[in-house]
Amino acid sequence: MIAEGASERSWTVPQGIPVSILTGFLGAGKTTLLNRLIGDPWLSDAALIINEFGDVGIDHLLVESSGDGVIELSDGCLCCTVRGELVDTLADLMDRMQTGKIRPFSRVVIETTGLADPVPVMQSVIGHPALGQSYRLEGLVTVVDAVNVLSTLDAHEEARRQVAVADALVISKAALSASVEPVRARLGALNPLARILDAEDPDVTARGLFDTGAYDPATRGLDVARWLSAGDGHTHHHDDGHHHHHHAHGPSHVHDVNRHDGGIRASSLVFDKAIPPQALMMFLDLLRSAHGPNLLRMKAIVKLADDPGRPLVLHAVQSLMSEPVRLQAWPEGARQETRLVVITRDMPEGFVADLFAAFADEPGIGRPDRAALTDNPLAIPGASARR
Ligand SMILES: Nc1nc2c(ncn2[C@@H]2O[C@H](COP(=O)(O)OP(=O)(O)OP(=O)(O)O)[C@@H](O)[C@H]2O)c(=O)[nH]1
Repeated sequence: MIAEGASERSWTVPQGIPVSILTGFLGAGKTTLLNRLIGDPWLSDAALIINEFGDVGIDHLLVESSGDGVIELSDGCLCCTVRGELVDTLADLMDRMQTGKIRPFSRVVIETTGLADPVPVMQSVIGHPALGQSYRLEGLVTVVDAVNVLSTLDAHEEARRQVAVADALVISKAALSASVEPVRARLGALNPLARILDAEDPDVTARGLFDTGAYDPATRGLDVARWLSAGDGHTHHHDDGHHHHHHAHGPSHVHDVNRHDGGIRASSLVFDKAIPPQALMMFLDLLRSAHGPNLLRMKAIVKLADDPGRPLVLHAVQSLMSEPVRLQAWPEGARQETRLVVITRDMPEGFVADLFAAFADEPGIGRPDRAALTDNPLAIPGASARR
């Protein structure tokens, strides 16, 4: 027997404003792709929601938005506390549009953090009783980095889920990889339904990626349907605690989030004083040479002492360090201070902040000084006998 109303409910055409999700592991190239797409008139009235791991936002400074439509969610990862924040943000956006406080938007694009399990993000849209009326999920795009994706998929469940749920898989950095064929084969095995595209292909457009029609979990294979129907999409469990560390010396604010399996930790810091270029280079060399494989991601905007008005943007993704870019000026609305986010695996808490403070010439109490670090680059701060 069919319960009254059940058939009507499941067969209504989804209404509401489309919400697209752009995901992909740490450093895969999400922001780069978004920057390319954002100039497309088709996205001119889209609202962007950007989530970052760690509470020092950088991405919103680096997305070349045309208007006022970028909202940043930070302080955590989307799979955990920010899920509530995302629901609130979507509800608030709708409310502000309906009351005429913001110009109407025709679509929402959410860029997730690289560590996000996409399932709870999707559930925020399609599983939510009220939001499900206002929004619909449409266009789930996952960026995969041709250089690192195979090892990333081996190591991280979140990355496998990002691939499995996608409508489209966009391969970045193909030119840096010897062959993309093994990558395509692996992606095809994990998600036979998704289109596989090249990030540099000029035919890859915003409309082509996001205008896919409503997402239908029923056509996505058993795993995806099961994940989405589960109340809690988490693959991992951890406490919800935030660990704030305020240091009297050195970085003015430090925040560690350590809520993922495998000892993954985000350290972020904001530092007001301009840094001598030489000190920055030494810091980077040491961070990379001593801890390369455990350095999953670093991004920074740095105030350099030689010309504090022209910040330097740094990116590293695992062993791949991009050519630093010197901006002509600080991004509009940005405070003129160094912001650094580093995501590491199996590194002691406070390590990056201590190292940075040592090189930025702000040795704190009980911190190793610069000489101690350069004398023995492998010494772990705090573990050395030197005081
Ligand atoms: N050569 C090349 N570099 C790329 C490509 N896509 C991204 N990059 C570089 O890879 C680094 C990371 O790119 P982002 O776009 O910031 O990556 P993301 O996925 O937004 O990073 P998170 O938000 O930290 O997870 C940057 O240095 C980019 O310039 C590409 O297709 N080719």
